[in-house]
Amino acid sequence: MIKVENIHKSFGSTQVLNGISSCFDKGKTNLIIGQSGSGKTVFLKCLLGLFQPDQGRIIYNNQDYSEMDEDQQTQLRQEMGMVFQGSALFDSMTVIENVMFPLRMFTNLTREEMKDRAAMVLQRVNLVDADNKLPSEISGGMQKRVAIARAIVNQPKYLFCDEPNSGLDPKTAIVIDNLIQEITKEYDITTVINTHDMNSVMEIGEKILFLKDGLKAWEGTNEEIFRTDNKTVTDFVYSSDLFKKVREVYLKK
Ligand SMILES: Nc1ncnc2c1ncn2[C@@H]1O[C@H](COP(=O)(O)OP(=O)(O)OP(=O)(O)O)[C@@H](O)[C@H]1O
Repeated sequence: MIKVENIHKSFGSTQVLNGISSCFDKGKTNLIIGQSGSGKTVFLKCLLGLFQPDQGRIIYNNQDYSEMDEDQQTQLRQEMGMVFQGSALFDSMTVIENVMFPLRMFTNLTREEMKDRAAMVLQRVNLVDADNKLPSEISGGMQKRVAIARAIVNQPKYLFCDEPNSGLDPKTAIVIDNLIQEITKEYDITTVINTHDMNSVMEIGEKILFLKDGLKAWEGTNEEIFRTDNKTVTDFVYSSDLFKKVREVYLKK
């Protein structure tokens, strides 16, 4: 579980996060949505410990980050997996070497043990016969699977995904969303996903935090987002005619 209490973050005179509080449960896919520039990436970087909030607290399974010593912070970082926008694989490494990378960085496993673990997670993300290929030799959807395998290979307690669907066709995007949700439940991970994708919101939004101008404008589940009358949310989520129609159909049920 990650609990965020009243976090603020500014860059110079620009206030980006303006007092956000929320809670992300483990075993759930928690989504952060909001317009471009609303502070989603800065928020995710605060959760990752890459930015230090100016004010407020972030608590990971009852441990306040600001009260951890350096060793505890290092330990916490090793408990985090990250799926970057665009996958961010190492171009010159094969698929299996990419997945082994966090194990080489953070564990004392032998090469054979690392290979076995990497092969196991590649199987879990349903990527077969690609171990020795380079990222350039596989599709975007397959690259995402490699990125997910790399993020979970060290058995993280927390998984952060920045726009995991960017660049994917809608069908592959849903497959990737479902894979992230299945893994979240299977390994009981606290997963936080930044997304622009309304399909993801509908499909896997067990908890949705909607940011606007650095503030929490709304939070709830994908069921609740259909029913909310909060105009800020409906203007954003139902800005497309397609989603307006989906909502109408849902509300008539
Ligand atoms: N390192 C930084 N230094 C200064 N300003 C920054 C920095 N990082 C982000 N910002 C500013 O913070 C604001 C929020 O940016 P952020 O990247 O969090 O938005 P976002 O909601 O993720 O947008 P998008 O959906 O387009 O990725 C922007 O005005 C941005 O210019």
